[in-house]
Amino acid sequence: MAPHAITPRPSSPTTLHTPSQQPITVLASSRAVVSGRLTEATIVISTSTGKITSIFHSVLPSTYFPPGTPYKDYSPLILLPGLVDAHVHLNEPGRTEWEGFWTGTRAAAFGGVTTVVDMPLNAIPPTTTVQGLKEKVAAAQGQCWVDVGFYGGVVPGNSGELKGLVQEGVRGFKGFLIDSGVDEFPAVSSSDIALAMSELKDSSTTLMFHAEMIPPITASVGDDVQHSHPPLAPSGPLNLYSTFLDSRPPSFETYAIAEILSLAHLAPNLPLHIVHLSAVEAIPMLREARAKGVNVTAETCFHYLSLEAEQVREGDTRHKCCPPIRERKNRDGLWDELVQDEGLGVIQTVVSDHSPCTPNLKLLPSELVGKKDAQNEPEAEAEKGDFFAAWGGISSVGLGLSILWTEGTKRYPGFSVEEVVRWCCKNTAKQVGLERVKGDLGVGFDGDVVVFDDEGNFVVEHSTMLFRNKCSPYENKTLKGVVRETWLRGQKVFDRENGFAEKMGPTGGLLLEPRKARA
Ligand SMILES: NC(=O)NC(NC(N)=O)C(=O)[O-]
Ligand SMILES: [Zn+2]
Ligand SMILES: [Zn+2]
Repeated sequence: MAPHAITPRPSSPTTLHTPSQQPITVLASSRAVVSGRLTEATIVISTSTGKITSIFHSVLPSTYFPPGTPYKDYSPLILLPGLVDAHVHLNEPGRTEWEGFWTGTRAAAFGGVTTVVDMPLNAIPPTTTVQGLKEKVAAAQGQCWVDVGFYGGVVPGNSGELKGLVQEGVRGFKGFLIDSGVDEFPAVSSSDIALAMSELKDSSTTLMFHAEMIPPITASVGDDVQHSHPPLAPSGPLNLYSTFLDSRPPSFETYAIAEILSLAHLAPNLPLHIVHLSAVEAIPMLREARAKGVNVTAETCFHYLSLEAEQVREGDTRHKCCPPIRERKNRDGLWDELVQDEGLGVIQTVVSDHSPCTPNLKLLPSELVGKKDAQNEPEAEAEKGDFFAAWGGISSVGLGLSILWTEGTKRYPGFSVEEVVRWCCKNTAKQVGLERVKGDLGVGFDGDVVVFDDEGNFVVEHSTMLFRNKCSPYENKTLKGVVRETWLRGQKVFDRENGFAEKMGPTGGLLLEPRKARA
């Protein structure tokens, strides 16, 4: 059977023999996810441009290509597009001891993530001004093992910076409707949101929200409603996860989302996005809004799909994040929404929300601290295991592919890696305006390829957590699915056997080309 070439347009046939002056590298397998479908494939990447130049729907022999062409048939391992993790906190400059570009992007490459998009807070300065973005970019230069994009922040008083940030190439914006945890990134009010929407209404960008908000009924003082405790305050022992969970109920999320949706008419063409959706209670209102034509999507995170409140041990603050990990039933509901056909669901993307800190800020009790971390034990004995005092954020960049594969295959017989590609590659790329270059194996796309062993297993331990601080709720868990190799724009940057391409050094690019006009 003649090999069938996939070309961008049927009218432009792919030349089967790439001219020898164009250096190429060839990756083939009996299983590859191409244009969202599992198929046999031979992928040809130009090593000068880093782009995929042709794809054949069969495994061609090496003899098909000019002598000396680098070629490998990986069958039966699966070739996937590199993951695009659209929610990562790389806290450099300013809090590099929490996470930096070098360590964060190596952890990403280890797990098949070839693009990360950096959140606008936790570095100092935050990315709320063009100057702040410039400092981020300067700090990132020469340090990135995968490609890195940047979000801008929406905070009170910075509406005059937003268009400038769009021009400088931010992939989108995030604002908080509740305290962010860091002083330099205050929450916005409804009028700040309205201002941001009117500034950005015609820009090619995405406006995203940390959608938790204290409903006014519980915030008001002196009304008829009796409240046993003020919002966010603990109503029980501080080291019980249930106390923390009770302090951030689903109504915080539904209230915030209702507020955002009530303002959506101010920017009808601007894509809106809810980051790290946890509460299933918010799904119906988002569904209804979408049915009415509101351009809103949501993401959820690996942790909401794999961890559950009932299992969090006393004092195990590694599980603290905001919004919180909820009960098993909630987790099941998120999966139900996610697996809807053809991306019809409200939740279209899954991201890490990798938001680390130094282990001392997690206030982990000594019995939960690994021996190797003993030197990082917190000084404040009394605060150990306090879910309210501990930093909120979960470390998992680079573990997501294996987490979803482990969970998905446990839940659904016949669970396909195509689904993971939809949520973590194609749709995340679209969310940040990279759908023409990232998130798919196709002609003209960047040659970002993951060699995935879907049968392998590994234990999450110090040697497999490459982020800076080895403190994660996944520690000691066994995950199914191992990334054997990660390729970035036609070059192998990571290999599970031999490690990183240290001689070549970091080749990640900074994705600062402004987003193209919306279709
Ligand atoms: N300051 C933070 O990093 N916050 C993050 N923390 C979480 N998710 O617990 C977030 O994205 O909101
Ligand atoms: Zn957030
Ligand atoms: Zn975050």
